[in-house]
Amino acid sequence: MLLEPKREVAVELVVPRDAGGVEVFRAYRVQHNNSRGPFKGGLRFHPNVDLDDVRSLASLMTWKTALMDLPFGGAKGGVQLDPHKLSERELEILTRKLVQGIKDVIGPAEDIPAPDMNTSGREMAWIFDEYSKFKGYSPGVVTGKPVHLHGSVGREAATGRGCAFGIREILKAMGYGKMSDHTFVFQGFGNVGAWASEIVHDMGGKVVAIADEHSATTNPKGLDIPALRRHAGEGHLLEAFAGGQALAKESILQVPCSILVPAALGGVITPDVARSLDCKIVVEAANGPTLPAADKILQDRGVMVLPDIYSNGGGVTVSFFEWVQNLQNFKWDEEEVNRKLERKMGAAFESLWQIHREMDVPLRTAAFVKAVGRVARAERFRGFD
Ligand SMILES: NC(=O)C1=CN([C@@H]2O[C@H](COP(=O)(O)OP(=O)(O)OC[C@H]3O[C@@H](n4cnc5c(N)ncnc54)[C@H](OP(=O)(O)O)[C@@H]3O)[C@@H](O)[C@H]2O)C=CC1
Ligand SMILES: O=C(O)CCC(=O)C(=O)O
Repeated sequence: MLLEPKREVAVELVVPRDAGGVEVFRAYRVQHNNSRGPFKGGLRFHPNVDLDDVRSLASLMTWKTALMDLPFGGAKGGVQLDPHKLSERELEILTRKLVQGIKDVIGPAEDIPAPDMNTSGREMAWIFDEYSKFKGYSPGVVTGKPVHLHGSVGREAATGRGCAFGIREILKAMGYGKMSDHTFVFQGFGNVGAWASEIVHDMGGKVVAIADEHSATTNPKGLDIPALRRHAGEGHLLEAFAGGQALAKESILQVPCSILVPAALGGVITPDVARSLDCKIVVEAANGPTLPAADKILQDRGVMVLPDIYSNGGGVTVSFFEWVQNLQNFKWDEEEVNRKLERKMGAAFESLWQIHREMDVPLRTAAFVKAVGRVARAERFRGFD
């Protein structure tokens, strides 16, 4: 039951191009499980998107919402495209057509999309607007909306902030000292990588290298992350940052550090990478960055892995806070959101660390023991109907 998704929807999106003619894109929404609450999960725009990829990301969402103890199930959506090749107008048409295609299977009590790779508040605002045309005013149909359009303060930074809280937890649990005792390397400088590295930097951590899809920069004395964010925000390549030296982006996962944070694509830690990386802890800010065969190698090498369904669980946690605020037509302030997020990250870590110690299993197994147990219990209570 838990291996297969409950529902899979594939739609064809026909988009008139600015230059004339039309182009056809494939889009998917996979709804894995809703025994604990409405389906929940992001929507990504990326050339690598296919049904199989979206299926596995949807199931990760089921385990993530269960581990974080949120009243949601798991889903994921994706459109196979390179968004950098479409204009804003074309992307808006595509997003609205996607809503037209899936409007009957999403909804505030049914399935609630959110941002993921290459989507942000802009796309979420289009989804809210398009869905509301068909079904009436429905801010709770999507989370990660702009703060001035029913979004929650703190959601944009939430995945990165949650990741930084998670790092603090594992350092404490392992007796590894403070953030300031450690060096960090990030792959990915988008929503998750930029916020996580900035918050780690604010907490005293020394970020020694960062890569994105185009280039990389390094500084053994520590990068000035706010300055690097301003530099990237002005459209410059990371490798051109004056406060660092250019680095081959392909070598980012081999840069020596205490904590390596993959925050971009899945499947980047292959067996070869696992044999060659030089860190004590891998913190999976991305979804599915470690291949199963690589996981085993890391375990044998004594490299601790803080699994994705915990490390990036801060995003969906604040999505839950946004949804709750939307349902109540109420707004919390940022301090309250961040405090509640910190508490959730702490409680989830405690439960997975306890299982890790009592059952003597890796943290990933511990996270799944907790999550699968909660989902299975909900299925049993509901009577498999
Ligand atoms: N956004 C969220 O709230 C959540 C996201 N996640 C996961 O976090 C990861 C990142 O998502 P998010 O930050 O939102 O996505 P973004 O689209 O905001 O950023 C993605 C980043 O990854 C970089 N990137 C892409 N391909 C490569 C590559 N081959 N090598 C190095 N860097 C690369 C991009 O580089 P460039 O800018 O040059 O294109 C960009 O910096 C994904 O796995 C996502 O599923 C998980 C939970 C919640
Ligand atoms: O905020 C959400 O609902 C989900 C974000 C997401 O896609 C993820 O956690 O992988």
